[in-house]
Amino acid sequence: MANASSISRSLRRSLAPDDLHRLLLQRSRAFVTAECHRPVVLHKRGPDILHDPWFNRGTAFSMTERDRLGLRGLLPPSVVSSQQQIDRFMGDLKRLEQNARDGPSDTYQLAKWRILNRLHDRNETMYYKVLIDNIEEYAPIVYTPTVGAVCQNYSGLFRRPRGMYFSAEDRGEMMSMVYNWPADQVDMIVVTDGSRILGLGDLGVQGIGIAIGKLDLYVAAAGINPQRVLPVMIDVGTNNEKLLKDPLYLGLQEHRLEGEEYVEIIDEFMEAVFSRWPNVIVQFEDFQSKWAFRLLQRYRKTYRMFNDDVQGTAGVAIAGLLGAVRAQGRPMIDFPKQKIVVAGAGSAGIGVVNAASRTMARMLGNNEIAFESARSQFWIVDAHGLITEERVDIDPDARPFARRKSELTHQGLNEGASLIEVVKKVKPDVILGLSAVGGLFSKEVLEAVKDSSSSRPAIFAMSNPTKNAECTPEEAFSIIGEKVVFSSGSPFDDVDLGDGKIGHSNQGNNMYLFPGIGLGTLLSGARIVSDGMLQAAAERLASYMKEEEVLQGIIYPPTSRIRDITKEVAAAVVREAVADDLAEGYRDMDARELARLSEEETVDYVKNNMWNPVYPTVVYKKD
Ligand SMILES: NC(=O)C1=CN([C@@H]2O[C@H](COP(=O)(O)OP(=O)(O)OC[C@H]3O[C@@H](n4cnc5c(N)ncnc54)[C@H](O)[C@@H]3O)[C@@H](O)[C@H]2O)C=CC1
Ligand SMILES: CC(=O)C(=O)O
Ligand SMILES: [Mg+2]
Repeated sequence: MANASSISRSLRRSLAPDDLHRLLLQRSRAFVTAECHRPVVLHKRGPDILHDPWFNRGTAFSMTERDRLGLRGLLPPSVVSSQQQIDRFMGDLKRLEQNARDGPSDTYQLAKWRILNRLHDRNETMYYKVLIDNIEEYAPIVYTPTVGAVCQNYSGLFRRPRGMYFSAEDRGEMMSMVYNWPADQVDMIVVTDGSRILGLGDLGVQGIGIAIGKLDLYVAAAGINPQRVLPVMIDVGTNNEKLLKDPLYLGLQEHRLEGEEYVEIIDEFMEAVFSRWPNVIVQFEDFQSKWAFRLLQRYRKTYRMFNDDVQGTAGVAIAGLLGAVRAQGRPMIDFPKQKIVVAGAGSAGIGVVNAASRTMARMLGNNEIAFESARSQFWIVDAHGLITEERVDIDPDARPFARRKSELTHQGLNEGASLIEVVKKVKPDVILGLSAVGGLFSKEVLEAVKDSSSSRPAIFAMSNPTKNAECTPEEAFSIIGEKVVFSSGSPFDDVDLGDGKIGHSNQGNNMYLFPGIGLGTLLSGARIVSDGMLQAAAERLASYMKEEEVLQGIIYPPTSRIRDITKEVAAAVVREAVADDLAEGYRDMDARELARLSEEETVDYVKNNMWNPVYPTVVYKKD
């Protein structure tokens, strides 16, 4: 009724009370309508709008509004109505209520994630302080396993955007879109196309959660400044039929782009980010295998990039495999004698076999005979069984490791032999799972491992999240016995073996390497991420564990030491980049200065360049 005063006193006096009331109502309605149509003048653009609860309308901003307000690329591509936003919120709320009634399923973990995420939205310094100080408790929330559930429920959990979204609709626009990001300096990008999130398959645009989780570890473990990290989702559609039909899904509801069209989009993205931030490092994460390998080959010689699933996982596995050799009371140099059965021939499995066989070959003299000998220590089993030369349509990335026909007769194995047959015949020292199949290391398989030729067989159940682990530590220790060395991708508790003995449950996850690889690359100013730098990272992780620890079956450090191990790994990467003549320096530290640093000084240099969560002094300056 704000316009009531516009009715003159004489008119008021001449009208009956009901008529006056009706007139006042009419006038006030007209006033409200006029107000609604009057434009709201904003004195801000881009992320400032999204972070202002007064003006933010999130995914309900239309495409023209996104263009007008510098928001293009800062929101998932789908535009939704305000009613859809409410539906999504209510659906999520109901689902949580439902789960709560059904018992303590994932709800508590997701609830913790929500609370942490809200803190992340409000106050980054405090968020990272909480994370760093309680990393053992919260890494499983911001990272695997809970981040998997977050990605699966992302369209429902979505409140505020974080990171950038490039979609198939943005072709030709990316070079300008990158300027919608507010930071002039970006050190680390983690990018995914959502096609294989952990072991959960194609989650489309919802996969942005994994890029966010990985960058949380970059800040917490590697001390990368949180203002200089950028999670990126490249939405080229999804082949997940459930998401394609879900009215609340936030991504493009069309099948994935394939072939050259797909490659052109990734090319455009790479050109755009390196054009605005020439010194950025791009970590590729959770791309389906066919693209993981192809894109790695395409970019690794020209851009500062690496693929975490192929290269980070390989380094962590090598460190663990070397630890398993030491746990047997043998020197690392005995590694080439280990017989290793790998279940899973995707980006992770093949990445591990490639790098581990190269490590063996180096130990054997690095010649053709050494490579052949190293190759023959691996047996790869995928969804179709043992991979041999006789495989029809063999994946070119697996071909070098296919078992030879001549070896098969000798071992009594055939193309497609089952995992259990292979384990029974080979009697491996190690079985390593990167299959994404929970429970694959069944009772029968673990029973067969008891006949291993090793005094301390090792089980690596590396698939994520928890439900995809090939077996649990309880299963491994109870079936094989207390001598087993156990490691899993997602965290499990240690096992009480009775009589005061503990069965150690190691977490074999690439989180022990990727933060140090990124930080070492940044601080060395290396133009590419070389095999030598990756190898140095893996070796440093392997040597980090003390003799008495590995003899107890502790082959990876606890998460509480992740910041320390990351600093050491980064220093090893810096030194290798210098030795390889790839380092170009960072800020005041040029390549020559870097080369002069001793081992200890390099570690100090890394430590001094790690961001810490303390409030800085703030001053105001007018534009
Ligand atoms: N612990 C860690 O640091 C990491 C773990 N991973 C995990 O590894 C898993 C696989 O990742 P990618 O290789 O990228 O996936 P992918 O989907 O490309 O490969 C899966 C492979 O497993 C095989 N497979 C499926 N069923 C099988 C069965 N019954 N027996 C044997 N093999 C079978 C498939 O044929 C395929 O070769 C995921 O769960 C992922 O979370 C991936 C990277 C790092
Ligand atoms: C850990 C990781 O990178 C994965 O499971 O894909
Ligand atoms: Mg991954």
